[in-house]
Amino acid sequence: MATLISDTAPWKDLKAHVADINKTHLRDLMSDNDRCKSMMLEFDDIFLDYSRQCATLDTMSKLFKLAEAAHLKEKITSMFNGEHINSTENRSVLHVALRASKDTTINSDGKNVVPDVWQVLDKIKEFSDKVRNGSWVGATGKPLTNVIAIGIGGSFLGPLFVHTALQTDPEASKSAGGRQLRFLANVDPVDVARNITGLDPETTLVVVVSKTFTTAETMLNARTLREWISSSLGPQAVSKHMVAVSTNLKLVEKFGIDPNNAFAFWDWVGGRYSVSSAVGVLPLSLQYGFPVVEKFLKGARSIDQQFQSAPFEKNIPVLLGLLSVWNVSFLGYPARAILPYTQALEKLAPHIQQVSMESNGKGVSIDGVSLPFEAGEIDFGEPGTNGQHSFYQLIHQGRVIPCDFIGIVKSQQPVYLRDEVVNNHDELMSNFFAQPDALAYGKTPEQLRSENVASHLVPHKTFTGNRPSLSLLLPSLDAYRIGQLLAMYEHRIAVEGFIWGINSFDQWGVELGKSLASQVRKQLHASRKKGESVEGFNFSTTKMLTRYLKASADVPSEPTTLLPKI
Ligand SMILES: O=P(O)(O)OC[C@H]1O[C@H](O)[C@H](O)[C@@H](O)[C@@H]1O
Repeated sequence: MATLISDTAPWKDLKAHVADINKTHLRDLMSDNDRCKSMMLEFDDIFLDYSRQCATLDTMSKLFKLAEAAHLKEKITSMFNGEHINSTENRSVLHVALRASKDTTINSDGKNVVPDVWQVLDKIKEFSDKVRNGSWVGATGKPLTNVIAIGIGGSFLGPLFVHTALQTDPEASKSAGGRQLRFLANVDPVDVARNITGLDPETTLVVVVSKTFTTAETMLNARTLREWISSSLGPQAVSKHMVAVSTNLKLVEKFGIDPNNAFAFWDWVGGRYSVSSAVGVLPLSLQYGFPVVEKFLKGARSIDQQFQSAPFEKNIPVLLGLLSVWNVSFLGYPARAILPYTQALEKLAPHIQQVSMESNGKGVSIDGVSLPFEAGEIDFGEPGTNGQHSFYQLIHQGRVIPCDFIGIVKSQQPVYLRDEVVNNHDELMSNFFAQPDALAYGKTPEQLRSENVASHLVPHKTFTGNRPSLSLLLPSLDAYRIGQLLAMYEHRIAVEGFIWGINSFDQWGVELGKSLASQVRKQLHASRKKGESVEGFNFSTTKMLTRYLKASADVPSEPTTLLPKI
C-alpha cells in the first residue's frame, strides 16, 4: 500500500507547526532582518522575496523535510530522465526537452529526443523565414502578413500569453513589422467573426494547432476557416493558406493539409506544457521571427537548469512550490492571486489557470487512492494596478489570498512626462512596492484612533494584515525573461503535484463534459433534421433543450454555408 504524503511525519509535523505560526504576525516577522534576508534569493538578475509569507525559517526547514518525504529530488530527476511519470497515460513528461540546447541528451524510451526537437525547430525557422520574407506567398501571389492560430486550451493559452507579452517588447514589435497574429479558440461563431473581421483570406495564413487533431472546437473552427479560404480563393488555395501543428500527422493529412506543412510534436509534451513546442514556436516565429522565439526558449532553459540542479534552498521553482503547498494544505488558503505589475502580462493568469488547475485539480493520489486533503489551488489574477480597483478589497479585508506580485525593473515602453513627480513606470511600481506591505502590516484600530478616525468607522477602516504574498522582480520583460517566468510557474506547479503525490500531467476531469456534449449534439441534429423530440435527458435538460429548439426553429435545417458578416 503506497503511503500518502499526509501520513508522513513531516506532514504531521507541519500540521502541528501551524499553531506556532498562528501565534505570529507578519508585522513582527518582518522586523527580523535576518529572517527576511534568508527569505530572499537572486538568480540571473531575478530577485525573489518571500519574506512576506506566513512562515519562519523553522517552517522552511520543515518544508524541506516534507520535500524529502515526498521524494521530490528523485521525482524531478525522473522527469528529466524521461521516465513515464504520467503513469495513467504511460508517458514521459519532457517539455524541458523542447528548450534544451542542441548538444543535450534527453531520452524518452531509450531515444534521445533532442535531435527531433531541433529538426522541427529548424523547419519552423525555415518556414517562418519564407513567409516573413515573402518567398512563401498565398494562392494569388500576395505575401501572407496575417496569421490566425486556431487552437484551444494548451494549444492556445500559452501562445496567447507569450504573444501578448511580446507585443510591446521593442525588439519583438520591431520584428513583427506590422504583421498580425490572432487566436481563434472558442467554438462560438462570434470568435470566428472577431478573428476574420478586417482580414482578407488572400493575405492570411491559418495555423491549426491541436495535439490530438480531434478536439471538437478546433476542428470545427478549422473547417470553418477552410471554408472561408476556399469559398473566396478556391479549394486549391488551402495548401498555401493552411498549415498545422500536431502530434497526429495522419489526421492532419486527412484534413487536407499538406504533410510537408505540418509541424510535429510528441505525446511526451502535455498540452498545457506545449507553448515551447511548435504549438507556440510556429505562430510566434511567424509573427516575431525565430531569433526572438529562440530567446524565449533560452530563458525557459535557464530555469529548467536551475530546477534540475540547484539545491532546494536556492531553487526558485522548488521554493515557490513548497510555499504554495504550505499555504494551501496547512494554512488552508485555497486560492492564489497572480498580480503582474505590467499590462504586458495580462494573459499570464489565464495561462497559469490552465497549467495549475488542470495539472493539480485532482482528487486521488497517483496510485488512485482518494486524497484525505484537498490538492490544487484556485488561480486568478489581473495586472496591477487594474486589480487594485477591482478585487483587492477582498484580499485586504475579506478572505486571505496569498498573492504573487510580479514587478519589472525596466518598462518595455517607458513614458517620462515633464512636470510629473515620477515617470509613469515609477508610478506603477509605487503600487507594486506598497501593496505587499499593506497586506502584511495592515492597519490597527490604535493607529486609526491616533489619526482621529471617528470611532464608528474604526472597524471598517481596520486592516488585520498578516496576509501573505511574495514578490518577484525581473530586470526587464523581453523574450528571455518571459521564458523564465513561464518555466518558473510550470515547475512550481509540478513541485506542488510531486509533494501532494498526484499525477499533475493527466486531465481525465475534462472528459465527462465532452461526452455529454456529444449526446446533446446528436439530439440537436436529430431534432433539427428529423423533427425528433428531445429524449433521454433528465427533466431539467429536456425542458431547456426543448425551449432552445423551439425558440430557434428558424435555423435552416439544410444550411447553405454561412460565414459571419461583420
Ligand atoms: O491540443 P488539443 O489536442 O486540441 O487539445 C486542447 C485541449 O483539450 C483538452 O480540453 C485538454 O484538457 C487540454 O489539456 C488541451 O490542451
